[in-house]
Formats: sequence, C-alpha cells, structure tokens
Amino acid sequence: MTAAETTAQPTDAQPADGTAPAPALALPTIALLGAGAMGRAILSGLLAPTVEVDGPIRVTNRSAARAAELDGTPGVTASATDGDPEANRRAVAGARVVLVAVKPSMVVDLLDEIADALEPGAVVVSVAAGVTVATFEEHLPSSVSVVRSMPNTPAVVGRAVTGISAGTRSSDDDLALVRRLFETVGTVVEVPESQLDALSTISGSGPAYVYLLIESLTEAAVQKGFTDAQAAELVNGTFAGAAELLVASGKTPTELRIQVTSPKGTTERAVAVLQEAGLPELFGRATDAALARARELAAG
Ligand SMILES: NC(=O)C1=CN([C@@H]2O[C@H](COP(=O)(O)OP(=O)(O)OC[C@H]3O[C@@H](n4cnc5c(N)ncnc54)[C@H](OP(=O)(O)O)[C@@H]3O)[C@@H](O)[C@H]2O)C=CC1
Ligand SMILES: O=C(O)[C@@H]1CCC=N1
Repeated sequence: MTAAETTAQPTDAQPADGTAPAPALALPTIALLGAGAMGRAILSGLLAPTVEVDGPIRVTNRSAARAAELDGTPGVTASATDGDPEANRRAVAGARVVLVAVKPSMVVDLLDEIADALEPGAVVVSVAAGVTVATFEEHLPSSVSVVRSMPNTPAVVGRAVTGISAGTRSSDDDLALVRRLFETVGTVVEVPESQLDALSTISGSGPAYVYLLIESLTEAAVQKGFTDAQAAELVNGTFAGAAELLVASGKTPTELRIQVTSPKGTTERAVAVLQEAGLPELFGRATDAALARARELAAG
C-alpha cells in the first residue's frame, strides 16, 4: 500500500487493555491545507492517541471525495475547496499552525488566497519541495512566521525523518512547536534552509530509491524462477530485516555488508558487479538531479 492509498489513521497502537493512554503531547489549533499523500501521512501522526490537538484539525482538499472521506474521521473537520472559495480561509482563521501540503506549483496562489485570513502569530509550515522561505514570507503578512520542512512518507507508520528550517521571522518557540508536531510521525533534524533542498534529495526522496532497489531485486528473483509471491516475501523480508538489524546492532552499513560478504564467496562477486557498474556514483548523480529540480521549483 502506498501513502497515497492510505487513509489517515492514528500511528500509535492503543494499549492492550483497550484504555486510552494519557495524552503526552498537547498541540494548538492546526489547519492542514492539502490532504494528499504527504498531508494525510502527517495527519495520521497528529491523530495518535498520545497527541491532543486543540480542537478538531481543520483539513482542506481540492476534491470533494477526499474531503468527505476525511470528514468522518474523529478529530478532523474537512472541507473541499472545489466550489467553495472560502474553505481555505475558514480553515486558517484562528489556527495557530497552518500546514501547507499542496503541490509546489500551487503554493503561491494558495498563500495569496489565505494571507489576510491568517491569525497574527500563526506559524505557517511548508512541506513543499523547493519553495523557499523567502517566497512564503513575500506572500504572507509580517505578523506570521514561516518554517520550512521536508518530511517523508514513512510518516504513515511513525518512522518519518523530517528536516525543518527556521524562517527569518520564526522564534525558537515556533521552531520547537514545529519540531513537536513532526515528532508525532518520527524523528526531526534541524538544518539551515540552505541545506533543506539537499536534505530533500536524501530523505525526502529516499523512500523512492529504496523501493526502486526493492523492485529491481524482486525482478531478479522472478527471473530466477520464483513466483511473484515468493519473490516479494524474499525481497521485502530481506530489506525489512536488514534495516532492522542496522538499527538494532548499532553497527555501520559497511560493517554489516562485510559480515555478509564471505571472502571469495558469492556475495563478493555480486557486490563487485554493482560497484563496477558505478552504483555509489549513480546515487551522487541521482541526488544532484533532484537538487537541480528543487532549484527549478524554487524559481517557479
Ligand atoms: N510525497 C512525498 O513523499 C513528499 C511530498 N512533499 C511535498 O508535499 C506536498 C504535497 O505532495 P503530495 O502529498 O505528494 O501531493 P498530492 O498531489 O498527493 O497532494 C496534494 C493535495 O493537495 C490538494 N490540493 C490541491 N489544491 C488545493 C488547494 N487549493 N487547497 C487545498 N488542497 C489542495 C490536492 O487535492 P486533489 O488531489 O483533490 O487535487 C491533493 O490532495 C508537495 O509540495 C511535495 O513537494 C514533501 C515531502 C515528501
Ligand atoms: O518528489 C517530490 O517532489 C517530493 C519531495 C520529496 C519527495 N517527494
């Protein structure tokens, strides 16, 4: 299941005895504009039983179908912007945090639409790739602050890595608030804005690189005669197990690769093919291409 196919569901499990855990984290009023793959991934963290948001989260989405689907979720009020030009302005009025999760090309129109409906002191949080703090600040009143962020889709399972960067008007408290918000879906790394596009090429896009590797190894398994189901079990299990081992062992990826690679054994031959084909350099080129695209998005 992709993030785009998920509906917003709390990320934390309820205790086994069925009682609700005490809220561990209180967040102020939140509006979330854009309930696509990323918007809904973040929403799932905010709906965790350990998080208490002041009032329902006000979600908007362009199409009515998705808004209607989310409107039934406890803790959420959702409206569609299609046919309701005031929906975004209503959602942000009185909200302390406004998450902007529409496509980069739609950001500027959205900011112009909501600018004079924002609460003074609101924190506008961008998840849009490439769009700079300067663009946000140019289109918003000086009474609101801007924080740029770059989450990733494992937010759906509470395992996101999110980069955040302060805007020129954001206080330490604003940044701390945004950190707490993204910690509901995983871990948070603070970087200067000058590094956020680079971070996006690594962790923002990173899940796609991992899935591409999984797809490629699965194809190799099928070519070797395994059924699709067997190939998926072998490859998905191997990626999940290797990642878990990396985290649990505290060892470096290099140490763990060497453990697998018996001298003069089979893995050594396979790894040599991948290295000779330039796999490490390919990641350098791929992330350079992503960075160039982020700069195009920034230029509008
Ligand atoms: N996908 C990812 O892994 C990541 C994405 N991002 C960023 O997140 C943002 C969203 O990306 P993603 O979720 O993938 O894209 P999606 O297209 O899945 O989501 C965008 C959503 O915004 C809705 N929308 C469009 N216009 C408006 C509007 N005026 N008001 C309210 N909602 C609107 C769309 O509705 P409808 O579909 O009905 O048109 C859609 O559901 C982008 O800026 C992207 O750069 C950041 C990190 C990772
Ligand atoms: O592909 C994109 O533009 C977004 C940003 C990082 C991941 N997805």
